[in-house]
Amino acid sequence: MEFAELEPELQQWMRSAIKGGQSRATVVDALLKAGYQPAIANAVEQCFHTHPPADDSPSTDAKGGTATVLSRQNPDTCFRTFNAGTGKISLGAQQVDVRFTIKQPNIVLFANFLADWECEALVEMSRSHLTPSRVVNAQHGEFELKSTRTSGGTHFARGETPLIADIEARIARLLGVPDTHGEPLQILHYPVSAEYRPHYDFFDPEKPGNQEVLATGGQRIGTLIMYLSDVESGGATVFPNIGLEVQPQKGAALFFSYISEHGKLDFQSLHGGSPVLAGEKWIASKWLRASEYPMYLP
Ligand SMILES: O=C(O)CCC(=O)C(=O)O
Ligand SMILES: [Fe+2]
Repeated sequence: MEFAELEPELQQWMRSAIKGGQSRATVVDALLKAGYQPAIANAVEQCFHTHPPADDSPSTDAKGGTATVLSRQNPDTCFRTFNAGTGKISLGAQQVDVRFTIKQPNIVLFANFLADWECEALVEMSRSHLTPSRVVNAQHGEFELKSTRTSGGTHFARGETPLIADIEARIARLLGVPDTHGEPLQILHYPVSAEYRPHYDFFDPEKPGNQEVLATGGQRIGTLIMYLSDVESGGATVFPNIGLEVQPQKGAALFFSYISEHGKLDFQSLHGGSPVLAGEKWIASKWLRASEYPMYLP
Protein backbone atom coordinates (compact mmCIF):
# COMPACT_ATOMS: atom_id res chain seq x y z
CA MET A 1 0.00 0.00 0.00
CA GLU A 2 1.49 3.34 -1.10
CA PHE A 3 1.43 6.41 1.15
CA ALA A 4 0.44 8.57 -1.81
CA GLU A 5 -2.70 6.44 -2.37
CA LEU A 6 -4.09 7.03 1.12
CA GLU A 7 -6.90 9.45 1.83
CA PRO A 8 -5.62 12.95 2.64
CA GLU A 9 -6.94 12.85 6.24
CA LEU A 10 -5.09 9.61 6.89
CA GLN A 11 -1.89 10.99 5.34
CA GLN A 12 -2.22 14.03 7.56
CA TRP A 13 -2.76 11.90 10.68
CA MET A 14 0.29 9.78 9.88
CA ARG A 15 2.49 12.82 9.24
CA SER A 16 1.59 14.43 12.52
CA ALA A 17 1.97 11.20 14.52
CA ILE A 18 5.48 10.76 13.10
CA LYS A 19 6.44 14.41 13.48
CA GLY A 20 5.22 14.17 17.06
CA GLY A 21 7.78 11.45 17.75
CA GLN A 22 5.62 8.29 17.68
CA SER A 23 7.57 5.17 16.79
CA ARG A 24 6.82 3.12 13.66
CA ALA A 25 5.48 0.29 15.81
CA THR A 26 3.09 2.62 17.63
CA VAL A 27 1.74 4.10 14.42
CA VAL A 28 1.33 0.72 12.71
CA ASP A 29 -0.29 -0.77 15.80
CA ALA A 30 -2.80 2.08 16.05
CA LEU A 31 -3.74 1.63 12.39
CA LEU A 32 -4.14 -2.14 12.70
CA LYS A 33 -6.35 -1.64 15.74
CA ALA A 34 -8.41 0.81 13.69
CA GLY A 35 -9.01 -1.97 11.15
CA TYR A 36 -6.44 -1.22 8.44
CA GLN A 37 -4.78 -4.14 6.65
CA PRO A 38 -1.17 -5.08 7.56
CA ALA A 39 0.00 -3.66 4.22
CA ILE A 40 -0.53 -0.22 5.78
CA ALA A 41 2.94 -0.70 7.32
CA ASN A 42 4.40 0.06 3.86
CA ALA A 43 2.76 3.44 3.82
CA VAL A 44 3.96 4.18 7.36
CA GLU A 45 7.51 3.33 6.34
CA GLN A 46 7.31 5.60 3.30
CA CYS A 47 5.93 8.38 5.48
CA PHE A 48 8.86 7.96 7.87
CA HIS A 49 11.25 8.55 4.98
CA THR A 50 9.46 11.51 3.47
CA HIS A 51 8.41 13.16 6.77
CA PRO A 52 11.00 12.14 9.36
CA PRO A 53 10.37 12.95 13.03
CA ALA A 54 11.30 16.52 13.99
CA ASP A 55 14.75 16.75 15.57
CA ASP A 56 13.36 18.50 18.63
CA SER A 57 10.65 15.94 19.32
CA PRO A 58 12.17 13.10 21.33
CA SER A 59 10.60 9.81 20.36
CA THR A 60 8.28 8.18 22.84
CA ASP A 61 10.68 5.22 22.78
CA ALA A 62 13.46 7.40 24.11
CA LYS A 63 11.19 8.85 26.79
CA GLY A 64 9.85 5.43 27.71
CA GLY A 65 6.36 6.85 27.27
CA THR A 66 3.28 4.69 27.53
CA ALA A 67 2.40 5.23 23.87
CA THR A 68 5.28 2.95 22.92
CA VAL A 69 3.87 -0.44 22.06
CA LEU A 70 7.18 -2.11 22.71
CA SER A 71 7.41 -0.93 26.29
CA ARG A 72 4.07 -2.46 27.17
CA GLN A 73 3.68 -5.25 29.67
CA ASN A 74 2.47 -7.46 26.88
CA PRO A 75 5.05 -7.18 24.13
CA ASP A 76 3.52 -9.79 21.83
CA THR A 77 1.07 -7.17 20.65
CA CYS A 78 3.93 -5.27 19.05
CA PHE A 79 4.05 -7.68 16.11
CA ARG A 80 1.59 -7.46 13.32
CA THR A 81 -0.79 -10.35 13.20
CA PHE A 82 -1.10 -12.49 10.11
CA ASN A 83 -3.67 -15.02 9.08
CA ALA A 84 -4.25 -17.30 6.14
CA GLY A 85 -6.32 -14.58 4.45
CA THR A 86 -3.70 -11.84 4.80
CA GLY A 87 -2.98 -12.06 1.07
CA LYS A 88 0.08 -10.73 -0.71
CA ILE A 89 2.22 -8.26 1.19
CA SER A 90 4.05 -5.84 -1.03
CA LEU A 91 7.55 -5.10 0.29
CA GLY A 92 9.48 -3.18 -2.34
CA ALA A 93 10.34 -5.59 -5.14
CA GLN A 94 9.16 -8.63 -3.12
CA GLN A 95 5.54 -9.78 -3.12
CA VAL A 96 5.47 -11.86 0.05
CA ASP A 97 2.87 -14.61 0.56
CA VAL A 98 1.67 -16.01 3.88
CA ARG A 99 1.94 -19.81 3.52
CA PHE A 100 0.54 -20.85 6.91
CA THR A 101 -0.03 -19.48 10.38
CA ILE A 102 -0.26 -21.14 13.78
CA LYS A 103 -1.67 -19.17 16.69
CA GLN A 104 -0.07 -20.87 19.65
CA PRO A 105 2.82 -20.75 19.52
CA ASN A 106 2.66 -17.86 17.09
CA ILE A 107 4.33 -19.08 13.85
CA VAL A 108 4.04 -17.74 10.31
CA LEU A 109 5.73 -19.03 7.16
CA PHE A 110 6.28 -16.47 4.41
CA ALA A 111 7.20 -17.39 0.84
CA ASN A 112 9.23 -15.12 -1.42
CA PHE A 113 10.66 -12.91 1.32
CA LEU A 114 14.12 -12.78 -0.28
CA ALA A 115 15.02 -12.84 -3.96
CA ASP A 116 17.35 -15.65 -5.09
CA TRP A 117 20.16 -13.17 -5.80
CA GLU A 118 19.88 -11.79 -2.25
CA CYS A 119 20.19 -15.29 -0.76
CA GLU A 120 23.22 -15.98 -2.94
CA ALA A 121 24.86 -12.64 -2.06
CA LEU A 122 24.45 -13.26 1.69
CA VAL A 123 26.01 -16.71 1.34
CA GLU A 124 28.95 -15.35 -0.66
CA MET A 125 29.57 -12.53 1.84
CA SER A 126 29.71 -15.08 4.67
CA ARG A 127 31.42 -18.16 3.27
CA SER A 128 34.98 -17.17 4.14
CA HIS A 129 34.13 -15.78 7.60
CA LEU A 130 32.48 -18.77 9.26
CA THR A 131 33.46 -19.76 12.79
CA PRO A 132 31.89 -22.51 14.94
CA SER A 133 28.55 -21.35 16.43
CA ARG A 134 28.36 -20.88 20.20
CA VAL A 135 25.60 -20.83 22.80
CA VAL A 136 25.29 -18.78 25.98
CA ASN A 137 25.85 -20.76 29.14
CA ALA A 138 22.82 -19.86 31.28
CA GLN A 139 24.74 -20.43 34.53
CA HIS A 140 27.81 -18.26 34.03
CA GLY A 141 27.04 -16.24 30.88
CA GLU A 142 30.03 -17.33 28.77
CA PHE A 143 29.53 -18.11 25.07
CA GLU A 144 30.69 -21.68 24.57
CA LEU A 145 30.96 -24.43 21.97
CA LYS A 146 28.46 -27.25 22.52
CA SER A 147 27.59 -30.48 20.73
CA THR A 148 23.94 -29.28 20.66
CA ARG A 149 24.82 -26.64 18.06
CA THR A 150 27.22 -27.67 15.31
CA SER A 151 26.69 -25.05 12.60
CA GLY A 152 29.24 -22.46 11.52
CA GLY A 153 28.29 -18.82 11.40
CA THR A 154 29.12 -15.18 11.08
CA HIS A 155 27.23 -11.96 11.69
CA PHE A 156 26.83 -8.47 10.27
CA ALA A 157 26.14 -5.23 12.14
CA ARG A 158 22.81 -3.54 11.44
CA GLY A 159 23.00 -1.77 8.10
CA GLU A 160 26.55 -3.00 7.48
CA THR A 161 25.98 -3.12 3.73
CA PRO A 162 23.18 -1.66 1.57
CA LEU A 163 21.78 -5.17 1.04
CA ILE A 164 21.64 -5.85 4.78
CA ALA A 165 20.07 -2.44 5.46
CA ASP A 166 17.45 -3.17 2.82
CA ILE A 167 16.60 -6.58 4.25
CA GLU A 168 16.40 -5.14 7.78
CA ALA A 169 14.03 -2.41 6.60
CA ARG A 170 11.92 -5.11 4.94
CA ILE A 171 11.77 -7.11 8.17
CA ALA A 172 10.69 -3.98 10.07
CA ARG A 173 7.93 -3.31 7.55
CA LEU A 174 6.75 -6.90 7.53
CA LEU A 175 6.60 -7.36 11.29
CA GLY A 176 5.89 -3.79 12.38
CA VAL A 177 8.89 -3.64 14.74
CA PRO A 178 11.63 -1.01 14.26
CA ASP A 179 14.91 -2.31 12.84
CA THR A 180 16.66 -0.82 15.90
CA HIS A 181 15.24 -3.72 17.95
CA GLY A 182 17.16 -6.24 15.86
CA GLU A 183 20.34 -8.02 16.86
CA PRO A 184 23.09 -8.28 14.24
CA LEU A 185 22.09 -10.51 11.33
CA GLN A 186 23.41 -14.05 11.86
CA ILE A 187 24.31 -16.16 8.85
CA LEU A 188 24.47 -19.87 9.66
CA HIS A 189 25.82 -22.75 7.63
CA TYR A 190 25.00 -26.40 8.32
CA PRO A 191 27.05 -28.96 6.39
CA VAL A 192 26.01 -32.64 6.38
CA SER A 193 25.19 -33.85 9.94
CA ALA A 194 25.24 -30.34 11.47
CA GLU A 195 22.23 -29.45 13.60
CA TYR A 196 20.87 -27.15 16.29
CA ARG A 197 19.08 -29.27 18.86
CA PRO A 198 15.75 -28.01 20.23
CA HIS A 199 16.14 -24.87 22.33
CA TYR A 200 14.42 -21.61 23.18
CA ASP A 201 15.53 -18.35 21.62
CA PHE A 202 14.44 -16.34 24.70
CA PHE A 203 16.71 -16.12 27.70
CA ASP A 204 15.43 -17.70 30.91
CA PRO A 205 15.32 -14.70 33.28
CA GLU A 206 15.75 -16.97 36.30
CA LYS A 207 19.23 -18.07 35.21
CA PRO A 208 22.15 -16.01 36.53
CA GLY A 209 24.20 -16.34 33.33
CA ASN A 210 21.46 -14.66 31.29
CA GLN A 211 21.43 -11.36 33.20
CA GLU A 212 24.10 -9.77 31.04
CA VAL A 213 22.49 -10.65 27.70
CA LEU A 214 19.11 -9.48 29.03
CA ALA A 215 20.58 -6.16 30.16
CA THR A 216 21.32 -5.26 26.53
CA GLY A 217 18.09 -4.75 24.58
CA GLY A 218 15.88 -6.69 27.00
CA GLN A 219 14.24 -10.04 26.29
CA ARG A 220 14.15 -11.59 22.84
CA ILE A 221 10.56 -11.49 21.62
CA GLY A 222 10.64 -13.02 18.15
CA THR A 223 12.81 -14.68 15.50
CA LEU A 224 12.79 -14.52 11.72
CA ILE A 225 14.66 -17.38 10.06
CA MET A 226 15.34 -16.66 6.39
CA TYR A 227 16.23 -19.69 4.28
CA LEU A 228 19.11 -18.91 1.94
CA SER A 229 19.18 -22.35 0.30
CA ASP A 230 17.07 -25.40 -0.30
CA VAL A 231 18.39 -28.54 1.43
CA GLU A 232 18.64 -31.81 -0.49
CA SER A 233 17.63 -33.92 2.51
CA GLY A 234 17.10 -33.21 6.22
CA GLY A 235 17.70 -29.83 7.84
CA ALA A 236 14.07 -29.00 8.65
CA THR A 237 13.28 -26.43 11.33
CA VAL A 238 11.30 -28.46 13.86
CA PHE A 239 8.95 -27.56 16.73
CA PRO A 240 8.85 -30.86 18.63
CA ASN A 241 6.13 -29.84 21.11
CA ILE A 242 3.62 -29.29 18.34
CA GLY A 243 4.89 -31.77 15.75
CA LEU A 244 5.73 -29.14 13.13
CA GLU A 245 8.53 -29.53 10.57
CA VAL A 246 9.35 -26.82 8.05
CA GLN A 247 11.58 -27.81 5.15
CA PRO A 248 13.91 -24.96 4.10
CA GLN A 249 12.98 -23.33 0.84
CA LYS A 250 15.30 -20.72 -0.62
CA GLY A 251 13.82 -17.23 -0.17
CA ALA A 252 11.16 -18.26 2.39
CA ALA A 253 11.14 -16.90 5.94
CA LEU A 254 9.79 -18.44 9.13
CA PHE A 255 8.66 -16.08 11.87
CA PHE A 256 7.82 -17.07 15.42
CA SER A 257 7.32 -15.07 18.60
CA TYR A 258 7.44 -16.36 22.13
CA ILE A 259 5.91 -13.92 24.52
CA SER A 260 2.39 -15.15 25.12
CA GLU A 261 -0.47 -13.06 26.45
CA HIS A 262 0.29 -11.23 29.70
CA GLY A 263 3.99 -11.25 28.83
CA LYS A 264 4.56 -14.93 29.68
CA LEU A 265 7.30 -16.79 27.83
CA ASP A 266 5.83 -19.36 25.46
CA PHE A 267 7.41 -22.75 26.12
CA GLN A 268 5.64 -24.20 23.09
CA SER A 269 8.15 -22.28 20.99
CA LEU A 270 10.81 -24.97 21.58
CA HIS A 271 12.44 -25.45 18.18
CA GLY A 272 15.61 -26.63 16.47
CA GLY A 273 17.32 -27.34 13.18
CA SER A 274 17.35 -31.09 12.47
CA PRO A 275 20.55 -32.66 11.08
CA VAL A 276 21.31 -32.07 7.42
CA LEU A 277 21.40 -35.48 5.69
CA ALA A 278 22.49 -34.44 2.19
CA GLY A 279 23.48 -31.11 0.66
CA GLU A 280 23.95 -28.06 2.87
CA LYS A 281 21.75 -25.57 4.65
CA TRP A 282 22.23 -21.80 4.82
CA ILE A 283 20.01 -19.52 6.87
CA ALA A 284 19.98 -15.94 8.11
CA SER A 285 18.49 -15.42 11.59
CA LYS A 286 17.21 -12.10 12.88
CA TRP A 287 16.43 -12.06 16.58
CA LEU A 288 14.27 -9.19 17.80
CA ARG A 289 14.41 -7.66 21.27
CA ALA A 290 11.80 -5.95 23.42
CA SER A 291 13.87 -2.74 23.42
CA GLU A 292 16.40 -1.10 21.18
CA TYR A 293 19.58 -3.12 20.68
CA PRO A 294 22.81 -1.10 20.38
CA MET A 295 24.58 -1.04 17.02
CA TYR A 296 27.87 -1.88 18.66
CA LEU A 297 28.13 -3.61 21.99
CA PRO A 298 29.87 -1.57 24.70
O1 LIG B 1 18.41 -24.07 11.84
C1 LIG B 1 17.24 -23.87 12.08
O2 LIG B 1 16.35 -24.22 11.30
C2 LIG B 1 16.86 -23.19 13.36
C3 LIG B 1 17.78 -22.05 13.71
C4 LIG B 1 17.47 -21.45 15.03
O3 LIG B 1 16.82 -22.00 15.85
C5 LIG B 1 17.97 -20.11 15.35
O4 LIG B 1 18.73 -19.52 14.54
O5 LIG B 1 17.63 -19.59 16.43
FE1 LIG C 1 16.51 -20.79 17.63
